[in-house]
Amino acid sequence: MKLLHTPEGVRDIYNGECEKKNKLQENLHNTLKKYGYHPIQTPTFEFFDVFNHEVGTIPSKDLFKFFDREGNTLVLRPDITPSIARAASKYFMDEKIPIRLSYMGNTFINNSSYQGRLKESTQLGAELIGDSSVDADTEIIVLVIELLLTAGLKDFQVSIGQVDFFKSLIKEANFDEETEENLREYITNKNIFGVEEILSIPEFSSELKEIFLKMTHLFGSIEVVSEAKRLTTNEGAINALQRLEKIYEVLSFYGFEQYVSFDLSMLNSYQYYTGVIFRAFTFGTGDAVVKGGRYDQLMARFGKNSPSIGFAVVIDQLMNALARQKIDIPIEKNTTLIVYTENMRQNAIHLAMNLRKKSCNVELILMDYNNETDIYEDYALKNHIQEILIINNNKVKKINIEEKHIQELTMEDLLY
Ligand SMILES: N[C@@H](Cc1c[nH]c[nH+]1)C(=O)O
Repeated sequence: MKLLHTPEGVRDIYNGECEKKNKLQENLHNTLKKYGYHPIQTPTFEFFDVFNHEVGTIPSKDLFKFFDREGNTLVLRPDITPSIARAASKYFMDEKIPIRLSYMGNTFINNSSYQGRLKESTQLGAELIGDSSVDADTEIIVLVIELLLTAGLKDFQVSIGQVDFFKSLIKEANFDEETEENLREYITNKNIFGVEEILSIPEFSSELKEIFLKMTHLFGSIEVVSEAKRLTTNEGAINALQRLEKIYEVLSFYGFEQYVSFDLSMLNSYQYYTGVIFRAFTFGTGDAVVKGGRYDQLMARFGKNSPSIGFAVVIDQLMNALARQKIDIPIEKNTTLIVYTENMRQNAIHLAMNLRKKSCNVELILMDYNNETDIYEDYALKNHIQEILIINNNKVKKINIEEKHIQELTMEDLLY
């Protein structure tokens, strides 16, 4: 019995769901192509160092680790961005023009099973490497919106935060690492009492106190960015906020500003982020369907000093959301199922090859006399097959599945 089961956190995807997933990925990939992103594939596993603590992706205990024959520690990638950073540093070291890369692949995180989370998930993403401009930030956010629209979503929000805003304030406050971590956690959980407790030191400036306390409320329209600007004189924080205003302005040139909101309390993400970060949310799934941000120092770890930004669409979350919102992923139904008797083999093969040449998909099955026609019809319905041709002694029965229409033909009608 165990033979049929998969381990906790991984699953089989088959039939219509698999066809839809493939189709969705193809559609999204085509949208990335429209923006000039070039595909890249990196290996599913890498040396441990690509994902070590300094890189700032997930903690080491959540990695799937194993050894090669030489005793090196290898890791199933939990995140594709560090792999792209490694590959881009290796292959595009002297490139002067920004590099646009797109990818699709599975990531593996050994999270605790009780959360019911998947340990293997599919991501489709893009990285814009070697461009520190507002234009790059905006293009990446625009791409996220384009992809969600391509998927068929109508109700979604891209929530934008700014790592530099919090970091600049923390620097001014001069907290030790532990206090910073606690404050980060309290703000993320909107635990105002925790924040108050940390700020209860008398020598703390009232301006800093006020902004940290208000941070849990600083999310919503572009107004929250102006509000935050009024609350601080910290130069780094103001620069970070001005960057968000600029992005908002450029977004309006695309006509996409209605899809975004701002969240200055968005703090719990990968450590490699340095500037704007974002997540996209929609109904039907609690987790983000897209995550991403700017990482200006990550590439330097691999030897290429290139400010960069990117995102990943979590395909499985997006599929969940689409299913819950009853948004279909249309798949082409141009497959014909040919069921033939043994004495009609040559004709059936001939017909199948002719149809395939004309770009039809043909599934060829030798008839089993134990099966009634409706067994083939049920199978066709389940597998998005458009029509069945039952070839029996020169007589052909053509069944259109959707219209439930039956036509009697001869072999000559079909072959010539
Ligand atoms: N790799 C990040 C998303 C991302 C891509 N580029 C930048 N960030 C993640 O898995 O969350």
